Amino acid sequence: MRSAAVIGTGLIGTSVALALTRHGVTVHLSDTNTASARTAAAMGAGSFGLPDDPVDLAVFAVPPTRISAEVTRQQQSGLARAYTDVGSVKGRAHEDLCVFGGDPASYVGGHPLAGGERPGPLAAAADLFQGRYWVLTPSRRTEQSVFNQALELVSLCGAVPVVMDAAEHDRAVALTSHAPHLVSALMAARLAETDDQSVRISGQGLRDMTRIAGGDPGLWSEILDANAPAVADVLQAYAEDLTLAVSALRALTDTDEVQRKRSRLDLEELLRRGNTGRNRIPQKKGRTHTDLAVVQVEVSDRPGILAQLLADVGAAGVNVEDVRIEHVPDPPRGLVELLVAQSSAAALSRSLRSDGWQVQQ
Ligand SMILES: NC(=O)c1ccc[n+]([C@@H]2O[C@H](COP(=O)([O-])OP(=O)(O)OC[C@H]3O[C@@H](n4cnc5c(N)ncnc54)[C@H](O)[C@@H]3O)[C@@H](O)[C@H]2O)c1
Ligand SMILES: O=C(O)C(=O)C[C@]1(C(=O)O)C=C[C@@H](O)C=C1
Repeated sequence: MRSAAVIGTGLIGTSVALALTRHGVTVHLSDTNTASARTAAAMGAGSFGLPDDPVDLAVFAVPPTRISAEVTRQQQSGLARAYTDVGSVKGRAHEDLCVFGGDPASYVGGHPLAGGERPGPLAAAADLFQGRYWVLTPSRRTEQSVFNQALELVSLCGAVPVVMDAAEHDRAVALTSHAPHLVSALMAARLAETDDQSVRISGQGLRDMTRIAGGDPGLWSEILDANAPAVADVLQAYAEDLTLAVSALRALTDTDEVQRKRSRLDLEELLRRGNTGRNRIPQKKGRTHTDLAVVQVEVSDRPGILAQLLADVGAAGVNVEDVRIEHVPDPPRGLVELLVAQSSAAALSRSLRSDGWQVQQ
């Protein structure tokens, strides 16, 4: 791929553009909000404005309900030889393209499974998609050369391509992304009117559960709108489990010992199913939790301490899959959780201890 156009230079569009320019692709940037496209250009993501001659690939990173109309409009003006998008819902984009009179042969749907809760170009990063899955949803009418361009885009962004049917994709993300987002928002919404004292003592668990609730309500209401039936099905299933949990909790105060025991077992069973589901979530490139172990290190609250710790981990020859940091206020210190392969956890603990680190069991 030599040239590309990115339409919509927010978080995702600018991240795509940055990744492409790093690989020497000439990128042209466009956004209805010209300040956004100019910011992306200033960040080194490409040049401001659309080109006169057709580019190899046009990538649409606009809100889901605008994708088909924009693709159709640019297909009609001959912007590119191939067209793709990054929208979070795929069925609607395919259907609407036909309704708007677009060309399905030069279009293939796409969805990178990476992002963040902060919108706009300033939150973008060239490595946002590194090692992440990127779903492509070619239709029967998508031309092979168009599909190949999209595959090259995924590869230049360092992502891992997964080919899926659009409807199958939408059902999957309803379960793994859209319904969880809504539930995270519901949980956070409970805090809106709670007294300050209660909210102040929130722990890391609540922060983990509600990070995505910070997402843009405008974008997320569009995503939910575009995938409403599939998301409603998942919420219905949650509702059944919630009903069970509520009645089990109420019955725990029952005077009947047998009833109380049964409720405890019901709750335990729900929590166990949670463990099982959680263990199925791949951590990185298909790895599951059970392949990884956590090495917990207590660090003091002083500048440069993390860099020092990671340098010692590197010197021990261990690859860190993920890092989580929990701040403990009194006395101020941090608990750093290093996620590493099961097979290297014991050796890493030994090595860090001998370097003088406080490694917890
Ligand atoms: N945020 C995420 O985590 C995430 C992850 C994967 C995919 N996506 C998808 O990526 C797309 C973009 O999301 P984002 O997070 O980058 O949002 P964003 O708000 O950061 O950026 C969207 C940009 O599109 C521009 N825009 C809106 N309508 C336009 C139009 N008609 N023509 C040109 N530009 C237009 C806006 O001005 C904005 O700059 C969405 O379809 C979203 O579903 C988002
Ligand atoms: O990490 C986040 O903040 C995200 O919400 C990213 C996330 C997701 O649910 O995984 C959100 C929506 C996108 O369509 C793809 C990725």
